[in-house]
Amino acid sequence: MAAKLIDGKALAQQVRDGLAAQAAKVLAKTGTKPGLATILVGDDPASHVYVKNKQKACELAGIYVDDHKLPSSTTQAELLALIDKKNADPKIHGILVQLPLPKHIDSKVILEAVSPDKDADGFHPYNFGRLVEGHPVFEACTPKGVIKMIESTGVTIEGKRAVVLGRSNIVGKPLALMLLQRNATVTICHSKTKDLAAVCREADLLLVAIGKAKFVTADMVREGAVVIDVGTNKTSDGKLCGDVDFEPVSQKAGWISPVPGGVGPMTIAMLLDNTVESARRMAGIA
Ligand SMILES: NC(=O)C1=CN([C@@H]2O[C@H](COP(=O)(O)OP(=O)(O)OC[C@H]3O[C@@H](n4cnc5c(N)ncnc54)[C@H](OP(=O)(O)O)[C@@H]3O)[C@@H](O)[C@H]2O)C=CC1
Ligand SMILES: Nc1nc(=O)c2c([nH]1)NC[C@@H]1CN(c3ccc(C(=O)N[C@@H](CCC(=O)O)C(=O)O)cc3)C=[N+]21
Repeated sequence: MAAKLIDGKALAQQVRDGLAAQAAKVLAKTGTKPGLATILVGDDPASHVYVKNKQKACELAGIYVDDHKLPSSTTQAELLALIDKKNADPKIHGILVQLPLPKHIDSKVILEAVSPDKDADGFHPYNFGRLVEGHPVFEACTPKGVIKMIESTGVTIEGKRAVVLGRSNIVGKPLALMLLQRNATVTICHSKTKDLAAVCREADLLLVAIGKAKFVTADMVREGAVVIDVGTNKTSDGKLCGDVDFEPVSQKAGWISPVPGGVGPMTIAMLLDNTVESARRMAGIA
């Protein structure tokens, strides 16, 4: 039986429509739109595309974008000075520092410099800690989007076996914590995991974020499982491809998300969601 498709693009559109209404409320109450500062250092072409997509989505939802494109020669001190300015700017409710940063800049120092109150990416250790102890404020956008995608299927998370492939601080680890918070039984796999295929076959929910094209094959998937593909890999012919071997796996899974058109658009929608949420908090809108 062919799996049902989790259409991240359509779901993201729904989320963004709802946010436009919320953003309008903020504007009506405070006289200013929710504001997102976007900071991009260097000339990585993929990063420029991502940031442009984020900015376009913001504008459509009625979010003010404060755009900063800095040369790759920018020093860490200069970047920190800009972040301090945005931390203090009342028109700004969210700050996005696009990753990766140039090698001479320590991204840990930079992410910690962003005010936890404006951390729309959810990358600050304070916000990570809030997630660990079960009272999240800003949740990281990609895992938050994955949770919304699971919820959109109507499959309950509570009591299910969830297997997360990948343990990065921006995807795998926070995603595992969000699933745990929702009472799934969670296993986290990584490059040292033994019998990975057997662990994956146990999964009712299989969430894949490793960055290896078509790594997850049909023999690793339980019949009827929900499979969400976070991976974005470039194939030799320049196409975008996920970590899941889509065609064969979709014959076995119950639900599956595509790449492109899956987690990517939801990540952007969640950045907007966090920005609007932050503006509402600061404006005292319930
Ligand atoms: N669509 C979106 O919005 C986003 C997509 N992405 C994509 O998601 C993917 C993962 O990103 P990110 O989390 O940043 O990646 P990282 O490279 O930071 O982490 C990859 C993780 O996968 C694990 N891993 C690598 N190879 C294997 C293997 N053969 N078997 C089991 N585990 C393995 C690594 O294990 P170990 O820790 O042992 O090294 C590591 O934990 C990438 O393709 C990235 O482009 C990321 C962010 C947002
Ligand atoms: N501070 C920071 N926050 C991030 O959230 C962040 C980051 N840095 N650095 C890079 C990763 C990657 N990422 C993506 C966002 C959207 C798509 C996306 O919308 N992709 C489209 C396709 C786009 C295309 O065609 O290239 C899709 O999957 O349909 C992909 C990847 C956010 N990231």
